[in-house]
Amino acid sequence: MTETSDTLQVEFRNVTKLYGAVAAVKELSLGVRRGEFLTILGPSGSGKTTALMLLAGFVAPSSGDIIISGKSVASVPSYHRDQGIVFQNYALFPHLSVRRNLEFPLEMRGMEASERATRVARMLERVHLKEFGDRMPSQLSGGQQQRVALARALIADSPILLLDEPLGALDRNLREQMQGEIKSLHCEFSKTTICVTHDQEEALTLSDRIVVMRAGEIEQIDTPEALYDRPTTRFVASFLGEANFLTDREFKIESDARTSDAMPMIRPERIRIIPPNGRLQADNGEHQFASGTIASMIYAGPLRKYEVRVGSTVVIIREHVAAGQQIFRPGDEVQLEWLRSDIRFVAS
Ligand SMILES: Nc1ncnc2c1ncn2[C@@H]1O[C@H](COP(=O)(O)OP(=O)(O)OP(=O)(O)O)[C@@H](O)[C@H]1O
Repeated sequence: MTETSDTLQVEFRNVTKLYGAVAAVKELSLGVRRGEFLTILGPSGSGKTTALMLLAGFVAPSSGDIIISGKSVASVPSYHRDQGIVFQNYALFPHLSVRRNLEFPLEMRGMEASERATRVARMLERVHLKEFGDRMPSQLSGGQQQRVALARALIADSPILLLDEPLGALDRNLREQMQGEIKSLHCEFSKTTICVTHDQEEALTLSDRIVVMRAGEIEQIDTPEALYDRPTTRFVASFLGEANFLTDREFKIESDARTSDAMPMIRPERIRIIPPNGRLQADNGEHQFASGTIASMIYAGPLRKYEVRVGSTVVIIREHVAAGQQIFRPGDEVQLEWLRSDIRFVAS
């Protein structure tokens, strides 16, 4: 699809935000498609929050422009940008009941009481909080508060939803459950959603596309599958999932696809461990091999993680636990085998 102002709901055009000498965001150019779920992912200090705050209108760009629905919003204050916002710490009004929290944005728009009541009742039902309308936020669990925050952002029916670490305050199980909930709300309401997180699993699960940021700039932007399978830089390969970099000292990986500064990389689940007397695939050029010694084995429910020493390199391997599978112990001599086509070359 070609990107035009018709298909793009949000555009950053060469946006820079300086704090003194620090460029929190540098020459950022990015288009977000209508209805898309786009996640900005990156380590602490990479400029994710600044990008979202620029979009929300809470901070102003030092240079460049931000276009929403085809119009520059440079001079539009945050309260006039038609966006629903959900923060990590929920930001519910503590002195208002759940029902009043949801009514608030509708009241601001001048909607009359009976229509407000109908919409709030419908939304409470949708987020499974029908019985909680009269409770105060402090009487709800973290997950319930976050559902109210999502409901409040959705009820105003703004075309754009901004999520700032929306699940950061929740424990692991609840986070997974809420990821499902956000996904289904996104399918149902089709809001253009821009989400900031440093949680790679959340980004992979929720997003149509992910922007990986590094030091205020975009390192790579792509679908979750493409980013994981074809990272273009060492930074992206190690930030999103685990990566083995195969140094020339221990591994001779040649390929036509290799440029001078490229580093061969393989994901841990693409390597197979074979006992010394086990059968390797015939060497028809499709497979590559290395000999090593098991350094450690960690059992983690459905997966087993091995560290295998090959010369001075430690190779990480993840195997799905299966019935009848051979288990290797530290000190075991093993062979490693992988498909040549599973090697990726990334810029170092
Ligand atoms: N108000 C501010 N004043 C000065 N420097 C700031 C301000 N806000 C952000 N910065 C700096 O800008 C850079 C980017 O910060 P930002 O908060 O956008 O990063 P982030 O990727 O969201 O990090 P985190 O995951 O820790 O929230 C950092 O170096 C930060 O110290």
